[in-house]
Amino acid sequence: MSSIQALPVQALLSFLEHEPQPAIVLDPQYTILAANSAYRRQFGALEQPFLGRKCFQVSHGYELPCDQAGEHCPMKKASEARAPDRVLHIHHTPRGPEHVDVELRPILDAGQRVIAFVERIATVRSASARPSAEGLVGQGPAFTAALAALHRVAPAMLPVLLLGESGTGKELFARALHESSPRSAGPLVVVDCSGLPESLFESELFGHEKGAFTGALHRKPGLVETARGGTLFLDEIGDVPLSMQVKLLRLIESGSFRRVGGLETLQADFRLVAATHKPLATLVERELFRADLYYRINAFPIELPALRQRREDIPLLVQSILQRSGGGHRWRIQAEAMALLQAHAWPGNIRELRNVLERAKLFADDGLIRPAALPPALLQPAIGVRGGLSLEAAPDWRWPDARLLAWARAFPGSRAEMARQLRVSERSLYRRLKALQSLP
Ligand SMILES: Nc1ncnc2c1ncn2[C@@H]1O[C@H](COP(=O)(O)OP(=O)(O)OP(=O)(O)O)[C@@H](O)[C@H]1O
Repeated sequence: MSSIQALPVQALLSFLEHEPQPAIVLDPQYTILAANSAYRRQFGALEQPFLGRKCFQVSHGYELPCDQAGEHCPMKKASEARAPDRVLHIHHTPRGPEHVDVELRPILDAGQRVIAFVERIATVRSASARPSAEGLVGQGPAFTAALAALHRVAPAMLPVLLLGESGTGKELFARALHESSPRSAGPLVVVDCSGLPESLFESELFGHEKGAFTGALHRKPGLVETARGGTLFLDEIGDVPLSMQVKLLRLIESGSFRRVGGLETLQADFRLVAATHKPLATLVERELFRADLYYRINAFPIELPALRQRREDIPLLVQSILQRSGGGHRWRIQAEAMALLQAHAWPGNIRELRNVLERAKLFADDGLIRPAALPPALLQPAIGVRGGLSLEAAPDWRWPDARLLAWARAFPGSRAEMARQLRVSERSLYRRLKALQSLP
């Protein structure tokens, strides 16, 4: 019989008890059978006992297993493959939501049937799922997918390419990647490639010897040398001139370089992280970016979502940004103003959001940010194409309430026209809007 009775749960627990990492034992029906003390310390709450409850209820507050609630469930994969599986999840803890790395190992009986699972949970410290005064914040699916990729690649030496529009947090991601890597005790050296003129590129990157050129009064180490033992972050790598790309390629391929005016070959020791908002593959096709360099740096690309692709994170980002620049104040924001922020298309992404909030604070004398404190562009309907940028997709009945309400308020036409655009009856639209208007 393939049953948990066959497994000495107590023996397993005593094995897990001394592990520093939180761990639980689950049966194949998702029931939590045991938890070690690290788990009880980190995730336990007196008023919410978890033994005998389902893991998806305790960790996520779901009534269904994660894969039926639109998330990846490691149990299904681990039992099919009879091998461990790992996922990044948001865990509900007594402190609030937290990003955790969950590893599930199946336990097999003599007949190779899965009779239980051991789940180990590691808190992911590189991002916060709650408002935070520093670092990366986010908890929507698009953000979590990028974070999961970061978490996978951080322990390796593989070069990482961060792709995303301006202001999506590429530099913050590079920092988080460095800090979660084994090189975190070393330096993170940021090179803004777009700000480096061609004439300076080589000497800034590789350094120079005394007398290498007019004005080179001393030997100067370059950024590659400064990054020894750490991470070299080449921001806007798509802006590196073709003549310099070949030098970068040589550095990456050989792992060595020479200072300008020097004869000695020096060994480099850095992990490469590059970023760009440009479509590198297109630049390669147009022969503006070397294909060989592209393949070198593109070993592990991570797409950072634009803010309009992660609107569900806007309230969390807003609260975090207000905390960051609080200056001792506790800023609050009216629900209607928040709805307008969620409806905007944010071509400048999080940087633009930060600037809008900085401006809004100047108009919020009593500490409460109201719609009137937002720039006029946010108060207008964000429909159609403005300045060549597609600012807003077609309205969608499945939008969250706040977004739909903001859209409806800004809609210039009649209610019948609004219903037509949403492809619902006027009656349904009226009912939903009526319910929403009475919201606080
Ligand atoms: N997930 C995030 N959580 C909190 N703050 C963020 C997040 N992503 C970005 N920011 C903030 O948004 C601003 C822009 O981020 P950053 O400079 O990293 O973007 P970028 O993509 O490197 O921009 P650019 O391409 O223009 O250099 C910064 O103030 C940063 O702190």
